Amino acid sequence: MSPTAVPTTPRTGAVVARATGLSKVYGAGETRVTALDAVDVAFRRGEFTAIMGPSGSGKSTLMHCMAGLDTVSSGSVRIGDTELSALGDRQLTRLRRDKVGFVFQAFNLLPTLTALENITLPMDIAGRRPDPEWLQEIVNALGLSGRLAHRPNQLSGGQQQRVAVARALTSRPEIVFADEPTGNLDSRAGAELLGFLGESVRALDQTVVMVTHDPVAASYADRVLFLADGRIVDEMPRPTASAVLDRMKAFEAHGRTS
Ligand SMILES: Nc1ncnc2c1ncn2[C@@H]1O[C@H](COP(=O)(O)OP(=O)(O)OP(=O)(O)O)[C@@H](O)[C@H]1O
Repeated sequence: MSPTAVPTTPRTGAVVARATGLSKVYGAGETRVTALDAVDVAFRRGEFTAIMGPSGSGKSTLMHCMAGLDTVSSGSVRIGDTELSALGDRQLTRLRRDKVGFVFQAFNLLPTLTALENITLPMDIAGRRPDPEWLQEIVNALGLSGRLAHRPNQLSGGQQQRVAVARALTSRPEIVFADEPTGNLDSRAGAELLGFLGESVRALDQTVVMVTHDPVAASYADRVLFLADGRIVDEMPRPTASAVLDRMKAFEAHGRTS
């Protein structure tokens, strides 16, 4: 299916991040790889998007370019009104700190700090004070209120990952990028975490973009974008795990996997 023929979900929230004609090429000559090939995509406020696709299809590259962690070869990436390619290193660092939240597979919590200190650390570093009401809302939504004085090694894996989600949300970022956030969790803790991510989108009007290989994880999203060979080849609104699995099998049957 050509990208222009992709069906779109009716959406109403403002666009908070957009890529237009985004290409990313690594290397040159024989080692040249086109990781992203003229991708057009928009992410709206209050929307939870999962990105799926075979290994090497460009999922991480798309996320890194959208988040200002990697430069683009051509095309445009905007977060809010800001064109990322127009920014210098210091401005990019500030934009990532103020406008983008990250949740990685490894929780990246500091072991000597309490849960609360971990949650507020990025804002402390930035010299900003978290909005106490917002912080309380996040902590309640994530079921962490009884755990704030604990250090990471006193928390379960699921609780640690919830602290990582709270940390990503505390500065009220424009957009949260999550890279396989349930990869290190058992299925119950994973389901809980995905429920909280969904809750942050619906109850707190956040915007979440999640890379995953797991059809069950993808089914928590409002829509799934499928990448193959650096292009968005399909989009599924209101996904179910079995529909996502069927779509992945169909791609494999068409020889689209690497
Ligand atoms: N730093 C790099 N240098 C050279 N090639 C790279 C680099 N990063 C990624 N690539 C290549 O770009 C393509 C897309 O990689 P990317 O990591 O975005 O895929 P992915 O869909 O996230 O894969 P996976 O599911 O395995 O994590 C791959 O062919 C990869 O080998």
